[in-house]
Amino acid sequence: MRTIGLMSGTSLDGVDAAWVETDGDRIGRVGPSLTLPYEPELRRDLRKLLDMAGDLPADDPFLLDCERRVTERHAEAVIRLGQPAELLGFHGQTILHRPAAGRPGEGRTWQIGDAALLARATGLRVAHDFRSADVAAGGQGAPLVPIVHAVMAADLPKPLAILNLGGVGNVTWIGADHRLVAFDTGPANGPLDDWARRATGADYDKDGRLALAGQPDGAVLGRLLAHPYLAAPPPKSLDRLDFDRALREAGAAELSPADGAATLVAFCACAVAAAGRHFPEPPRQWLVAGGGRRNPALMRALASALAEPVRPVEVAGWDGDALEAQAFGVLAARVAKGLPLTYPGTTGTPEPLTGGRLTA
Ligand SMILES: Nc1ncnc2c1ncn2[C@@H]1O[C@H](COP(=O)(O)OP(=O)(O)OP(=O)(O)O)[C@@H](O)[C@H]1O
Ligand SMILES: CC(=O)N[C@H]1[C@@H]2OC[C@@H](O2)[C@@H](O)[C@@H]1O[C@H](C)C(=O)O
Repeated sequence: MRTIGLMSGTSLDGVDAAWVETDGDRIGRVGPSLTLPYEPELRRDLRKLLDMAGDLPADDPFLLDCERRVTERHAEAVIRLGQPAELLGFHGQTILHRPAAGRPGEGRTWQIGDAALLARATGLRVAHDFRSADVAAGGQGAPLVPIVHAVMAADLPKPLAILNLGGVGNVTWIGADHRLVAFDTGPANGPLDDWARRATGADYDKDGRLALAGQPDGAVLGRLLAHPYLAAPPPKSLDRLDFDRALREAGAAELSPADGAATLVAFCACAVAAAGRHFPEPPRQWLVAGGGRRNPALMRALASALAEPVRPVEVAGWDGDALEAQAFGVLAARVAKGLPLTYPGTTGTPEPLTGGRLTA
């Protein structure tokens, strides 16, 4: 199946689109990919929406307007990519994520995006709504990419850890017997981007310059590292804003711009190290995907926090910017074929679980 995967992550930077040929179990060819940045107004409105989402009715006009604009950007990304395909994998923009572990029917996860509109605008069938069946069954609803990591890493030496540093961090550990253990590690670029925006007005701390000019504050870092999320065993997943209160209470706001950025970088790296303590065995190496691998301050902090080698996924021949979008192409094929998306080791569902929906 020729698919185009579409991912707009928690950092709200835009839409990644990637072409993949796949049967859902294997990847044939990977093709071109692109990132279409959200325009600053949409990014601002989505950031506002994250703060409002908990109290918003589904027919709120501001919400619907954001949803339409998000969908239009996705259609534009598909059209710009200009590759022949049969199926789109449309993740949508997460605005709220509150799973209720082990309590079927109680959790909530919300990705905005109008699949029918995207199907009309592109003339293609769309797989969408990847997370709700898992949350409805009492799973975490995230992360979903681990099964695709496993497909991609079939020939790599194990145990292996694949770390994605987006707005939130998530990791997939793959054992020698192909066992999967996957979960969200903690905040990654999300709080760093918010910090950089307040301190410098920029969308993010480009090349980690601000963080590299500062020193982590031991007291603030110590308070953050005491957060119960880090010690809690997997399965577990996060909302983009889950640590905002902890960051305020830890006194991060009182730090200088550079020390604050350095402290957030150190926290992200130490949260990854804490994640490693939940693995059944240490990995032989960590392969890093997502925008965070472009931040030298973060990569340096990871190298000092982790005992094993840390390398960008490019060493395995993968594209760390396109990986998540490619994964949603593969997941779309899995939806179309009725293959499971989530597993006991990834989202904590009791059984491997299918999910997602298809437009007509
Ligand atoms: N050169 C760079 N220097 C520092 N940080 C960078 C650089 N390039 C990208 N980033 C960071 O990467 C982020 C984008 O990462 P990515 O696209 O992986 O996130 P996402 O897909 O939105 O998130 P998620 O994986 O949580 O869904 C930016 O917001 C920024 O913080
Ligand atoms: C609810 C939600 O959108 N979660 C995202 C987010 O961004 C990173 C991390 O938190 C991960 O759990 C997930 O995304 C990836 C694509 C996943 O599901 O594998």
